[in-house]
Amino acid sequence: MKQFFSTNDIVSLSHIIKTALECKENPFGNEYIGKHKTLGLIFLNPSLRTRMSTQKAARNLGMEVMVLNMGTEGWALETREGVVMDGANAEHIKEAAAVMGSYCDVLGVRSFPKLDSKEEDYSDDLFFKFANYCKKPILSLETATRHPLQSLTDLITIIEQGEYFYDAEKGNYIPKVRKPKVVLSWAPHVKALPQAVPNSFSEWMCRAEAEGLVDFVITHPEGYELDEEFTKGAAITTNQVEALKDADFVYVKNWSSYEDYGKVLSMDSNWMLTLEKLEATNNAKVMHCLPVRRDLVLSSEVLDSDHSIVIEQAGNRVWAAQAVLTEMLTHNK
Ligand SMILES: NCCC[C@H](NC(=O)CCC(=O)O)C(=O)O
Ligand SMILES: NC(=O)OP(=O)(O)O
Repeated sequence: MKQFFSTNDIVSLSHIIKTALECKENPFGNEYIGKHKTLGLIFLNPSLRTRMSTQKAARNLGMEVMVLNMGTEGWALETREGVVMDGANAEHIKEAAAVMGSYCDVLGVRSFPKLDSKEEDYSDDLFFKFANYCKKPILSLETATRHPLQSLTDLITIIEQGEYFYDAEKGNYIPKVRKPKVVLSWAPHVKALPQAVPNSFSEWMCRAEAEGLVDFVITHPEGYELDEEFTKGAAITTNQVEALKDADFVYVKNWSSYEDYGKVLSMDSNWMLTLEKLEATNNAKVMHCLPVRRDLVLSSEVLDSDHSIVIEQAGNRVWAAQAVLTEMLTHNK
């Protein structure tokens, strides 16, 4: 694997999930495959989980890790071609990425959208320029449009906590009784947040649904429709009560409008998930990528209840990263 950016970079969902769950069983089973290899993690924006879990995963494989908080400690980057650099930006991505590529065997990059221009954000220009100029395998640590390490983690968590068996002959996970119902439920927030997490979650769940692993429903207020590219095959409704009925997993997330790009159209607190709303579900497990604002995005009573699996979910970030790094170190053609 030379790039991990979207579900398209994965040949088999079941195969990568199996690799991740094997890493969880036996974290040091491949502790030498990364020996004398260096992972560079470049952050243009804040991070707790991605930063720590990816470092831990790399170290479990014997890799060295270097972290650069480019957004606060690096030179300000110019990404445009052919401009006279007489403004605030001191270094061009051409040199910066090429130099980091010469120090590292694998690179990871995090950059959030600016939420000003849909066209600019959705081109994921920084990630692809970085990939082009560093000339090394590259993984997304979350870009403007997607957060694949998070979504892979989310799918691993659903497979782990749902009831599946692994058919070794076919190389597939199969639901034991029935496919769990997974609901992505929009939640209120005071700030305009990216669509990367819900886009990516939806993209991975739509593929999981196509492969017979889950039934997937998205619910959000009017005006919060995601880019259709990510929601092909999903059932979409503005009726949260209807969506939550018999749900097995509820994935809570705020995002800003895609249509009215980057705008907060609603702060309706009725969309916040409560214990009362969960009564209509099949004793659903509640997920969130974190960080989460208590009693704004998700009620404390839910976060502190047995419904919440957010800590287990965040713990699985290590195994998702370790599975992806294992693929990059072993099949890097
Ligand atoms: N990496 C995980 C999520 C990152 C981001 N959350 C945030 O920016 C939260 C900011 C705040 O609550 O102030 C998002 O939703 O896309
Ligand atoms: N969920 C997630 O990506 O968290 P961080 O932003 O803290 O890395």
